[in-house]
Amino acid sequence: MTSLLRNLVKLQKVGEGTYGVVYKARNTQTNEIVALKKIRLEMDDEGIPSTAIREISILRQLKHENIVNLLDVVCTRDKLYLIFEFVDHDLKAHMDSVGKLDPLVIKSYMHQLLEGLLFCHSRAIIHRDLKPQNLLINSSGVLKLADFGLARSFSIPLRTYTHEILTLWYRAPEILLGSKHYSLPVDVWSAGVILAEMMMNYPLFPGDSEVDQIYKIFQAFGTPNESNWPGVSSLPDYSPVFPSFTPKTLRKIIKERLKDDPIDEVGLDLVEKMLVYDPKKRISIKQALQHPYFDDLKNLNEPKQK
Ligand SMILES: Nc1ncnc2c1ncn2[C@@H]1O[C@H](COP(=O)(O)OP(=O)(O)OP(=O)(O)O)[C@@H](O)[C@H]1O
Ligand SMILES: [Mg+2]
Repeated sequence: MTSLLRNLVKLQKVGEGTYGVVYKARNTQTNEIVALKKIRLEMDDEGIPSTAIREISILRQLKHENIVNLLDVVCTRDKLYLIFEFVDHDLKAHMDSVGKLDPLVIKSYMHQLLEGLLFCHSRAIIHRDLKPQNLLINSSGVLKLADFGLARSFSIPLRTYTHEILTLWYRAPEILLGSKHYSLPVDVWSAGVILAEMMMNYPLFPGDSEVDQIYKIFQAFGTPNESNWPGVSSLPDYSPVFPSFTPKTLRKIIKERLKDDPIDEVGLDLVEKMLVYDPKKRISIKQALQHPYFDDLKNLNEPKQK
């Protein structure tokens, strides 16, 4: 197994994330360019938990155009190496460099994001950590989801291994309130936050701590209660003394950012359906893909910039 690693020459470091470092690398045998993700795990003397290895191996079977292909998993005594297909850009860097995206490009990215999610959700695999850094885009405009299922195998810490604070901006309220039984709707929430960000060219809920994050959401939608979210008051981190915020509404937040630019009403409607407090009432991926927002993509012949 480790022989594959010997064939890889690191070209440059491309980034650092929750679990380790990512390098661009070349396979000297095939000349293939790959992304090498080195994961350093906190572990006991037993080495890397075999459940994690088993779960990661399942991810090798996730083959879809909108999922970053996991080519190989190499395990040494104290490190885990994941070898992925290399994809040129991530959505965060892309938005930082080109500024506001064309509305049709946003639509295409969102559609591809949902297609990738549908594929994984139908196999009961949740992403749990969707964010623009985990959406990779190649030069043909194909969007691919990275790091699917990693959060399940390793659990999401609050800080990276270099102690940088991880972004909480895309995290669903049920996770922020400590729910242990969250499910597929957490990815719908994250995708909705990402859609709003692409529309505004500005993050929707840029919280700088867990409390700030949850209060930013409360400011938009009002403090949740048993009537709009049955069961919320039983979640571990719910507090009966949360300040009572009056909802500001999503429309108002987006409108303020857009200034004089017109608001995409159909797009806003989809975002509103994705950002519903009660996970049970949140739109499903399948329903979201049927939303009229995507109608004009269907009207173009094979529009997905493939
Ligand atoms: N397959 C890939 N091809 C090209 N670049 C990649 C690939 N995977 C990751 N990257 C780049 O490396 C950066 C760091 O990746 P990494 O996944 O470690 O961190 P992250 O995405 O910021 O956070 P997280 O660890 O929570 O996913 C990404 O933001 C992306 O730019
Ligand atoms: Mg990542």
